[in-house]
Amino acid sequence: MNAESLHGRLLFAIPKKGRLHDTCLALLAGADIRFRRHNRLDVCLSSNHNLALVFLPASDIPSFVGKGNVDLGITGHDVILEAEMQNLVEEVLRLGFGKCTLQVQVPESSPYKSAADLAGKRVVTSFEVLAGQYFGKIDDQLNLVGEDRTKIEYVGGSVEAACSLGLADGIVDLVESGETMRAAGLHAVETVLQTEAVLIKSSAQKHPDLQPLINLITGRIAGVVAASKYVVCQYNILRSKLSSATVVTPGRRAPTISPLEDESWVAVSSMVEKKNIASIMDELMKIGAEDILVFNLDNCRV
Ligand SMILES: Nc1ncnc2c1ncn2[C@@H]1O[C@H](COP(=O)(O)OP(=O)(O)OP(=O)(O)O)[C@@H](O)[C@H]1O
Ligand SMILES: O=P(O)(O)OC[C@H]1O[C@H](OP(=O)(O)OP(=O)(O)O)[C@H](O)[C@@H]1O
Repeated sequence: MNAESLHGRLLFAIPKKGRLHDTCLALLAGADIRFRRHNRLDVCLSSNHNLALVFLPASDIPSFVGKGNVDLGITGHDVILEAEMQNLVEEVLRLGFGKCTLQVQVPESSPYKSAADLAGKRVVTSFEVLAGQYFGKIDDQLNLVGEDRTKIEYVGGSVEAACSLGLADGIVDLVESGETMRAAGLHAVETVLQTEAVLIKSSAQKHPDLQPLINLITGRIAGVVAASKYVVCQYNILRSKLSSATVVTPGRRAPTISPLEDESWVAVSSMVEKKNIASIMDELMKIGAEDILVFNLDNCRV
């Protein structure tokens, strides 16, 4: 592939490995963005859209998008702040995956109970900008200067090992399930920020002619994200109990209500958030709903 073949195409950056990679590939498939990646090549042309995918480390994507080298990208909100690119990129869409929390952690046995207790000590992290800003504020509040300020040290990975290796008094690292933290004998004392994967575009759009394609891709990805968030819940209920049931399943706009052959009953169909479905079914059962069915969505536009 040469530079010529990229000319005029929208460039879309995708994390080439790591925690976000697989879900990004599933999103591309759901949005029907087709491509073939030859021999792990990092740039490949889409066969059905005027775009090329660029596979990059998640941490490099904010600056590529912010500087306008690529037009669209998917990365973590945390990574954008760490790259200090929040003014140069626009977060177009939250994607609902890659959710985790950046936390200040100390050994379980440590006497330190808060981030302020760690002020002036050694903190190891892969997020030196965010950790630096967080502890910088604490140091300022405590009027710590020079050598007395918190020492932030960067490591590229396995941050959780730093305390047991004697490199750090505390760390700042991402937590999702908490398994890594617990396995390393650590616990969280404070949260620096919450993050999830986001679709981003450059704030200073270099190629305004590509905006219609950006809108199309954004709409399709939003549809796939919504489809993963919602299910359709369908049930039968006595007409006399309909008003109580539709309080439980109000739908996004309104529930669909269809008559049944038996005129005292109706069928209700409604979109509900997947995370709430178990308790919604419990409520519906209590009200007297019968034949409750739940359907996953493959895709949608809502
Ligand atoms: N445990 C996790 N759960 C959910 N999202 C995560 C988790 N760890 C990281 N992320 C998200 O994914 C982004 C990339 O993290 P990841 O550790 O995959 O980085 P990487 O350096 O590209 O990959 P690798 O660790 O394989 O070198 C993070 O900045 C964060 O937004
Ligand atoms: O709370 P948990 O579910 O255990 O997830 C948190 C871990 O996931 C990430 O690391 P990853 O496994 O991606 O490896 P890394 O240390 O190489 O970044 C993060 O840096 C934590 O170490």
